[in-house]
Amino acid sequence: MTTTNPTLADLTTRARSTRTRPTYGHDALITCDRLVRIFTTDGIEVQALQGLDLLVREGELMALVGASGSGKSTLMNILAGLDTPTAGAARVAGQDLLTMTAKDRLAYRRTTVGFIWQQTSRNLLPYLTAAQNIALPMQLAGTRSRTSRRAHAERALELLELLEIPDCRDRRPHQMSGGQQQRVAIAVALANDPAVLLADEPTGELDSHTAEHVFAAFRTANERLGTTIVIVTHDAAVAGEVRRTVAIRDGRTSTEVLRRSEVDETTGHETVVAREYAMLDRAGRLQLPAEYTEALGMRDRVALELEPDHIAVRPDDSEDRT
Ligand SMILES: Nc1ncnc2c1ncn2[C@@H]1O[C@H](COP(=O)(O)OP(=O)(O)OP(=O)(O)O)[C@@H](O)[C@H]1O
Repeated sequence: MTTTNPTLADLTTRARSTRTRPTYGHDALITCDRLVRIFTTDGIEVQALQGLDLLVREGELMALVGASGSGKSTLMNILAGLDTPTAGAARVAGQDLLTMTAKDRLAYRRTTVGFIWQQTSRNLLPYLTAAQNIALPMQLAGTRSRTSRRAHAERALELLELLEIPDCRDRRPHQMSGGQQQRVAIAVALANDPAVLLADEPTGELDSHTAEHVFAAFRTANERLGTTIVIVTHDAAVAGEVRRTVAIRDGRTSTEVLRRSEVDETTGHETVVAREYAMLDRAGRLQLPAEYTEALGMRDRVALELEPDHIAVRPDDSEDRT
């Protein structure tokens, strides 16, 4: 290979192209860039997030899945503004989650994101009615005048109607079913019209039929209000209902399943086609699914070949293989 010294004109062109190249995630609503979160307890370090990359576009409804301990809740707590990463970058709706002041963080939690927890009891105040629970975040974010109180009550009813639970307006949490409580929790989270709804196992305590109703409420919020929604779930039914499911493994995004509808031209039948992708990070790192590498006995070192339209990855067949 011959190398030539670049001319000044080459360097100028290169510098200009670097400057004009869009930054990673410039058009995403949520950008996680090499996110790291290390917890230290009793001198032992746990790397909960190990350089996680994730982009979520405005208007998406997506699911995050992964084994217990893979880092899902850690990521959600960071995106919710409840925890700060050790390193890397995280931006949501134009706000930098690492450099935010305490005051910005509070405003962020009140107006930019809405959060729904798995435990129904954690989402609502037990001594307030559904309408009062929904009005509370509006009161905390704004004024408490008589006109605003009327506006808050109207907005509460509007949200309860949208999520098909207007009957719950004057009921306290113990007078509602688990599914109704979670739908009210979604209304509470939507009260200040956030850009993003984050939900950590929102259907974890519910039976599958009730879970379907709760998931339908998320879909309504996404379709009717345009809210971007990220749901952490173990529920295969929920994960199978969204267009995009991202899997987290060992603190990194590993694979992604995209689903799209296809209509058969002759029969008119609509089927959902799902395809799995692996994530390639900017350093060129790729995490191969364990079942693929195990099936071919791949470990430590693999052979790579660049083909015209793909890269072949084969088990190590070198002579000094041990
Ligand atoms: N506050 C903390 N202090 C110490 N270690 C923590 C803390 N929070 C999480 N971890 C550790 O970080 C790793 C990731 O945990 P995390 O709760 O994010 O996983 P998860 O994917 O949400 O799991 P699950 O599905 O069981 O909720 C685990 O090893 C966990 O023990």
